[in-house]
Amino acid sequence: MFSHLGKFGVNHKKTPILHINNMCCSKIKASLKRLKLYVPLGRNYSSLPGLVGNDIKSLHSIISPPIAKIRNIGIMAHIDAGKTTTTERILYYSGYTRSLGDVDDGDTVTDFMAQERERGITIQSAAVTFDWKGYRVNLIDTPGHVDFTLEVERCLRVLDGAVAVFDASAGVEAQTLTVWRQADKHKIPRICFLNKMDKTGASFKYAVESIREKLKAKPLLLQLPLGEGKAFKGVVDVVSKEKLVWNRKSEDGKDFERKPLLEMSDAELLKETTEARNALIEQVADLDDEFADLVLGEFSENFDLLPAEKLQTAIHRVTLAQTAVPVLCGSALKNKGVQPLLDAITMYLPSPEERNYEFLERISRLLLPFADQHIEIPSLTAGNIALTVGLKHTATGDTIVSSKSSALAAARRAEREGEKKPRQNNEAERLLLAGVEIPEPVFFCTIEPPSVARQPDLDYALKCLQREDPSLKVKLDPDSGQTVLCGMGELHIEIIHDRIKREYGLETYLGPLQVAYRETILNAVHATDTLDRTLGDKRHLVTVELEVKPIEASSVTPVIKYAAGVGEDLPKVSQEAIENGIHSACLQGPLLGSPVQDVAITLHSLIIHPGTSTTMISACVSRCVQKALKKADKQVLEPLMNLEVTMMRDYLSPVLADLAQRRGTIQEIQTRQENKIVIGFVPLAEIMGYSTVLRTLTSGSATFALELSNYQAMNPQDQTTLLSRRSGLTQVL
Ligand SMILES: Nc1nc2c(ncn2[C@@H]2O[C@H](COP(=O)(O)OP(=O)(O)OP(=O)(O)O)[C@@H](O)[C@H]2O)c(=O)[nH]1
Repeated sequence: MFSHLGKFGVNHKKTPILHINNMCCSKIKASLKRLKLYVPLGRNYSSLPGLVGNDIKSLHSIISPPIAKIRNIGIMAHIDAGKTTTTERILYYSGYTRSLGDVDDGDTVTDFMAQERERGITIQSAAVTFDWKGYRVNLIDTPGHVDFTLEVERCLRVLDGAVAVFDASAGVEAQTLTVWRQADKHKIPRICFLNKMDKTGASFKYAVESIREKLKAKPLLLQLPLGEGKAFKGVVDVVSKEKLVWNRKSEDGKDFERKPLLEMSDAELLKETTEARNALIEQVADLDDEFADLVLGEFSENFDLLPAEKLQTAIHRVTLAQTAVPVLCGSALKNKGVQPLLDAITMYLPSPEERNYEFLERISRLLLPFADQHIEIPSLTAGNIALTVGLKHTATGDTIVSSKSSALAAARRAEREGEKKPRQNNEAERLLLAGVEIPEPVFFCTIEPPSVARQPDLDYALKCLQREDPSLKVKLDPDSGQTVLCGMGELHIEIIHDRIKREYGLETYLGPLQVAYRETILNAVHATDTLDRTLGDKRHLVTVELEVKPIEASSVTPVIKYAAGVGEDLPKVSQEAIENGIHSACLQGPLLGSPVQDVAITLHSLIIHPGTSTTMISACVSRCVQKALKKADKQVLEPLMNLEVTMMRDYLSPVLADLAQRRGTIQEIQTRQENKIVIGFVPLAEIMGYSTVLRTLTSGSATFALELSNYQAMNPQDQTTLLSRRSGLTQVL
């Protein structure tokens, strides 16, 4: 369908590094579906805004603003903290939309996939562009559910700043920690928005403390709430000493008053705000030398005389340096506090030129994203975010560059900066820049098409979905020939299943969901093997002797060593063949056919007859490693999950009793107002279908978050039970 659209040349000199966001077919299809009403096929996309009615502002005015006025930001948080609601309000106040969307009604702009609207959660990141007070903001709303962590990671790479949204009644929650760590890894400056201040149990103080304690971040309190819970009516701007009160009668929150705090009418509040402002000034001065000089010089006698702009500039520098995080509060649902958040985004988060992106790239077609609608643009200046389509061989996490030489230069630079893992020898791999980290899938299940004839359609659908979402893995079971899906969680696999049906029109059947175990060995073993085969008139002869032993350090791939004298004169191709053989043997352990980890393999001797092919070398080494693994004492490792369950205190006992039956270990039980929070570990195998059980146990009042902690050894009794249960299935993966 896109071939009908007009093509534009791209001035690649103006185009900065552009990370591919493979636009999913669903989004393109969804756009086209909505466009069909207005656009005859073949019409140019750049005429889109005029055609989609009054809901979307004219786009052309915002295509090329000065770079200092651009903000590329993401919104991140724990599931249900209110990212999508906050985004909706942002879009409304900026004039991007003319009505308020509601996640609970399923009509938000950014959650546009059918599955998102039905479930009220964000699965895929959506990008939108809007103006705020002369700034152009490119905003990405990212998912909060742990199953879609990769989606968050791939967005963070292209962002210059982020807003972390918190539920003010819960403070820092499990997934907040994960996304915060990811943002630390990508060095993203952040501001915090304590949302849901209107909710019963909301506590500004508690939420700020949890940022300090759990995230180990230094909160800069730029606002104080005016009331909490039902009494929440606005915020105090600590920097300018003004109060912002929303008009109760205003249905959409557009109408609010900003008034200076006065001694006469707000004595107590003014005192509290002055103290907070002085503390803020001292805090910023501690972190920023330039500001410290200013404060200690001109304003040491009276901080009240320090102009708000000077403090704001210093807060901007501190935010950019990531030595502290500005904190704001509000209630997106009740339409309070979102406009000041927008001001803070433009004021404190950096423009692209304040961040160091130096790479150049070239592509042939660019689209500006507006959630599920796109406008084709001829060029793009540095620092913008756009989409590109029609790239057949790229996948999420790739980087597009303008030429091989610039890729090599970039790779060298990345290497110097230590951002790249040890580089491989092959040229293609040398061209890669630091990619996104793809988490290992913990669940798998078989998937079957409705008939054998539809298998190619299923393969095609899975190939497309995988390019978009590399955390989805697809394998072929060597024994049954069935296709196996490996994903991050039950929900992840369920959504993939659903998307195959809706977007590719294929009704597929999933086998039972199974846990992705790993295996290791408990003692060192020796093995030798010889492969002697004549193919045509060529003799292939290899003899190998090696030792496999367990290692303490956790290592997913086997550590390969050569005994003295072995491997010294080995040609590179033979060495690669040996290592390939070892790796392939370790993919299928002897107990369950699961990957083998935490092992070291030492090659003691190797005799290769001249003319032996590398395939035969690999085959012999692989067989010898498998022989050794079979001889060793073996151990199953199972995925252990971090679990956090939040419930009303009355339900604590049944939840604990249930967790005990699931081999759970409780680390801590916290009290938060009327709620109890149970923190602990539980094996993944025991937690399947937990949401349904928890709902029944707590009358639907509890929530929980799960995250992979590590792989741990199963105790002998559980291991025996598992092996006997799976005895018919030991060769599945
Ligand atoms: N009381 C209250 N509820 C809110 C507020 N903001 C959002 N909610 C509600 O919280 C729930 C989750 O809101 P979302 O905006 O979907 O949260 P999210 O963080 O985007 O969730 P995911 O996309 O699933 O990660 C919805 O029921 C909202 O109506 C708020 O300020 N106050």
